[in-house]
Amino acid sequence: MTVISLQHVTKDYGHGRGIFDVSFNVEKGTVYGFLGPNGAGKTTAIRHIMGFSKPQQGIVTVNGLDSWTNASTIQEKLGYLPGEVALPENLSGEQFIQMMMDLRKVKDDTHCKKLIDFFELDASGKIKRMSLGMKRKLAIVTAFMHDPDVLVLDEPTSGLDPIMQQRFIDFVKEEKKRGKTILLSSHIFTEVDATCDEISIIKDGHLISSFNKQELLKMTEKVFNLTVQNAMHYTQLVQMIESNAAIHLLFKNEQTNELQVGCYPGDLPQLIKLLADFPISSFNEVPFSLEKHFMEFYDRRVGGELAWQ
Ligand SMILES: Nc1ncnc2c1ncn2[C@@H]1O[C@H](COP(=O)(O)OP(=O)(O)OP(=O)(O)O)[C@@H](O)[C@H]1O
Repeated sequence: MTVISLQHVTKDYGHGRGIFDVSFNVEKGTVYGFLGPNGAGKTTAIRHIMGFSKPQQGIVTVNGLDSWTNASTIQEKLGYLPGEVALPENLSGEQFIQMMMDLRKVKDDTHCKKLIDFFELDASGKIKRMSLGMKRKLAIVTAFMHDPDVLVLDEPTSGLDPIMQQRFIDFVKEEKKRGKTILLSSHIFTEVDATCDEISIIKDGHLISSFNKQELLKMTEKVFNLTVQNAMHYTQLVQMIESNAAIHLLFKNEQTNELQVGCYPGDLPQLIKLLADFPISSFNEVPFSLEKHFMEFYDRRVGGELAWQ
């Protein structure tokens, strides 16, 4: 079931800025990664989903409702964490939480308390005296205190330290397990890699690639580092790999008897069979990197034109 849908959405701010003919669907229970460099159009697309902005062309719906004409219903139901949050500086964190609970008509504070503990939020002091990270945690707690079914997160980990960034990734994974539908915008590959099922890349306002993470993994070459125990077997193994079309020799070092080999997932049994006859002293997989994959993809497609940052 489609929860969030953008169909041919255009918002042209002039001079090539904005979003152009953007289409994608976020299905129920999935985490959708919206990945792109600064200024790519992520916030613009999200503002249309939240009903803050009216598309010049195309249609945006959430749970089948047009986002622009049903903006207040959508804003009430969704959990939205904006990229930049403006908080009332003169209130204490606790006062702000209470105010948001009243506004959202949240009667039971169990979920809110869980979030406060999970993100280690100290809400006792005045907001104006809080660090940037603490303000961000306060924004997180108030955005999700009503335990929404759909979460829209715009660059959610900006301003958080590495430990809290990891905590946020754990939070997204937990929410996914609880059946939530999540749209997460980010310019950080590792964050998207760690959490998302479906990923779209946006650049200069255009969606340039959309894919399913598991499908991508099935189609991507797996890479392994290995060391052979002695020079004689090392030479023999190199020869065998070089004469095998399914296994690719990516790197070799005859001083240390180390090799790097690659093969597609379907050819793994061949690789294992081949290695079984050799004295191998170390063997490990080089983890898949979304960033590396995409840099290579663009090197091949458009001559490395993807200036990310
Ligand atoms: N209201 C506006 N009027 C004019 N130009 C705008 C407006 N809002 C955004 N833009 C421009 O549209 C482009 C896309 O901006 P947007 O904020 O959507 O990017 P983003 O991918 O969210 O970037 P970031 O990661 O830096 O937040 C940018 O060039 C931005 O300057």
